[in-house]
Order: sequence, then C-alpha cells, then structure tokens
Amino acid sequence: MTQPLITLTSPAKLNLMLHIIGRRADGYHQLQTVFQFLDYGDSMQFKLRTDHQLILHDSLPGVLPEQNLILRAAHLLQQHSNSQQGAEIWLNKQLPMGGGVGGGSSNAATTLLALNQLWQCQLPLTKLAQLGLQLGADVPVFIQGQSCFAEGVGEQMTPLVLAEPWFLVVTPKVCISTAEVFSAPELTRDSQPITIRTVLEQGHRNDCQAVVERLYPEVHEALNLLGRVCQAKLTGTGSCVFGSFPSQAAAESAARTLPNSLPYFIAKGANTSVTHRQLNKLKELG
Ligand SMILES: C[C@@](CO)(OP(=O)(O)O)[C@H](O)COP(=O)(O)OP(=O)(O)OC[C@H]1O[C@@H](n2ccc(N)nc2=O)[C@H](O)[C@@H]1O
Ligand SMILES: Nc1ncnc2c1ncn2[C@@H]1O[C@H](COP(=O)(O)OP(=O)(O)O)[C@@H](O)[C@H]1O
Repeated sequence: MTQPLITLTSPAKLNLMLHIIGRRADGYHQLQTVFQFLDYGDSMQFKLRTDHQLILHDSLPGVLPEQNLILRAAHLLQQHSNSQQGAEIWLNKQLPMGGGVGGGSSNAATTLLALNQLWQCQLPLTKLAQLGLQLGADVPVFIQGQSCFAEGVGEQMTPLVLAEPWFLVVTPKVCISTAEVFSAPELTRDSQPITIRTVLEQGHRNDCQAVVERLYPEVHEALNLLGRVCQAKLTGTGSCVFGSFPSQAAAESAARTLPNSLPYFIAKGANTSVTHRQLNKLKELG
C-alpha cells in the first residue's frame, strides 16, 4: 500500500524589532521581539513508514544527520508520543543558514507539526511548542504560527495583527552563529522593557545590530546599500537584512539598485504561517 505523503512549506521569519532586556541565570538572554512570517521558505515532504525508522534523504553542508534539527525533532516526537511509526523526509533548502530567518527552527517546527498529523499523535500546539523549545528558542513561534510579540527567550507569545507588506531580504553570504553574537561583551543587554501597546511605535531597533555590523563587514555593507532605498534592518542575529515595501513591484525596483553580487529574495509578509494554512487545507480535504 502507498503511504500518505505530505508536502509543506517551512517558512522564514523576520524579527521586526529585537530588544534585549536582561539575562537569565542560565545565560540565555531575555528578549522582546516582534515576529513576522514570510510566505517563502524551504520545501519539505513527509512520507509515513509503518516501521520505526526515521530517514532524512537530504543533507546540509556542515550539519551531521544526527545534529539536523529535522531528525532531532522527529526523534523527540517519536519518544514523547511512543509512536511505533516512522517517516521518510525530504528537504529542499532555500533559506540561508545562519541568516536570522530561522530556517533550522522552522524545519524543526514543520517536522513536529507534520508528524503529529501523520502519526495521529493529536498533541495540542502548546505541547508541541514545549517540545520544540528543547530544540531551540525560535521553534515555538513556528509551532504557534501567528505573528506575535514574544518575550522571555521568545516562548511567551502574544498574537499581534501586523500589516502584511512585501519584504526585500538581502542575504549576505555569511553564516552567523547566534551563540557568538550573544556572547559579545559589548552587546546591549539592558534595554528598557516596552509594552505590547507601545511596541509598534517604540520598537524599531535590533539590539544585536551594532555587534553584528562590527563582527561582519559584509552585513554592515548590506545595511548601507539597502539603507539607500528604504529603512534597512537586521533580522535576529543576522546575517540577513530587510526593508518593507507596499508592493512586489516596489520591492523589485529597490532590488535593481543593489549590486549584482548581492543575493536577495522578495516575499510577502503573512500573519499566519503558510505551514498552518497548508495543514488546515489538508485536514479539510480529509
Ligand atoms: C536571536 C533569535 C531571535 O529570533 O534568532 P536567530 O537570529 O538565531 O534566528 C532567536 O532568539 C535565537 O533562537 P535560536 O536560533 O533557536 O537559538 P538557540 O539555538 O536556542 O540558541 C543558540 C545559543 O544562543 C544563545 N542564546 C539564544 C537565545 C537567547 N534568547 N539567548 C541566548 O543567549 C545561547 O548561547 C544559545 O546556546
Ligand atoms: N534543518 C536545518 N536547517 C538549517 N540549519 C540547521 C538545520 N539543522 C541544524 N542546523 C544548524 O543550525 C544553525 C542555524 O541555522 P538557522 O536556523 O538557519 O539560522 P538562524 O538561527 O540564524 O536563523 C545552522 O548553521 C546549522 O548548523
């Protein structure tokens, strides 16, 4: 019998602002950030196996299979749910790695969501988000699937309805380690907390930006180039920088001002993750 196959997009996120307001006893930084999803990402396929095996068909440069967040997420759900089933998984990587667009976390979340459905585990999103947090601070937002204001290490989320403009995302060819940026001595760690009511007026800064610009001249250069045509900002700990536009045509026209050597993509903002929209459609189809 042919086993069911699910195809899903594993989207990118942008941090529209990111303030660091303190540090926990375990060294993790307490953030205030606004997450927006993009209708753009990696493509993933999941096929049910009736045995217990988990097979990831595609590898990533510099990532051992057992370190890949996709297999780590699949193993975690298998253990937690006591599922006797397995899966074959395919990944078509489009998102830059170490780019601050959350590709690895998004892949982990998409895996938890897909296998929860394929294996009929029926875990609620809150439980999947708790499991996801064990894999990375950014995983819960991709499980929850709504644009939001996030606090703590990003796991305390309050949904926020944002505008859904088009974004031009410049992707400098550097892979940035989140841990490296958070360990920089000069990082701002004492921003004044703001409230969700004032976030859209007061939250335009990314506290990681100065450190990343100093450590990575390519990012500094990308911010300068994009800054000529729009307000250019860093997402997360970088390396990607972005600006927003009222239309796809306006974003394309801005992209034409960039040097040919500078890679970029253009995508629409979305208040709901495309993964959730696709899974809901699959549920409707039965
Ligand atoms: C900063 C953000 C903002 O969205 O994005 P990225 O730029 O990485 O995408 C995230 O909070 C990143 O989340 P994620 O990429 O999942 O980070 P993790 O794997 O959990 O953490 C990697 C390392 O960064 C440090 N870290 C991470 C998050 C945090 N709030 N404080 C930290 O100090 C810790 O040293 C940790 O070991
Ligand atoms: N499936 C995956 N996709 C991307 N990166 C992964 C994956 N699994 C593990 N990683 C590791 O996580 C690191 C950070 O990945 P990524 O999520 O792309 O960056 P960021 O946190 O900056 O958005 C990568 O450099 C890689 O070593």
